Amino acid sequence: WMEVHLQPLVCFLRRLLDMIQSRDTGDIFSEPVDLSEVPDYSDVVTQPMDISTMRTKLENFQYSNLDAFEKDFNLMINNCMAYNSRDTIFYRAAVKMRDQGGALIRQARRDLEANG
Ligand SMILES: CCOC(=O)c1ccc2c(c1)NC(=O)[C@@H](C)N2
Repeated sequence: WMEVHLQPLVCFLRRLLDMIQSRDTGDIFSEPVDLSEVPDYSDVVTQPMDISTMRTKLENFQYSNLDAFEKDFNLMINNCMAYNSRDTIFYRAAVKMRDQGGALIRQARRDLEANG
């Protein structure tokens, strides 16, 4: 039952995540932060999130609506802005992704409203 009813949402979110990923030109959000490369990351970030994890969650029907998807997107952005200081490439990439990805999510919500 869930697969049938959530499959359209899965397709919709898959396309949205593809568009969000295309904005990650530095490819810094695509995979989990490597904790062996960034040993103190877990001191600051208690719930890591990245695009590949969001993709796995959506394929496993773990997002029942756009709000749940947006919650993980915001977690990913906020983690980056918490760990990296303002004058870093990472922080500035998070600001850009917050703005550009946020606009894509806002348009997606309008599309869902229109299509029901
Ligand atoms: C090979 C080492 O990679 C990194 O240090 C690194 C690689 C990717 C990262 C990151 C760090 N920090 C971040 O906040 C998230 C957004 N992305």
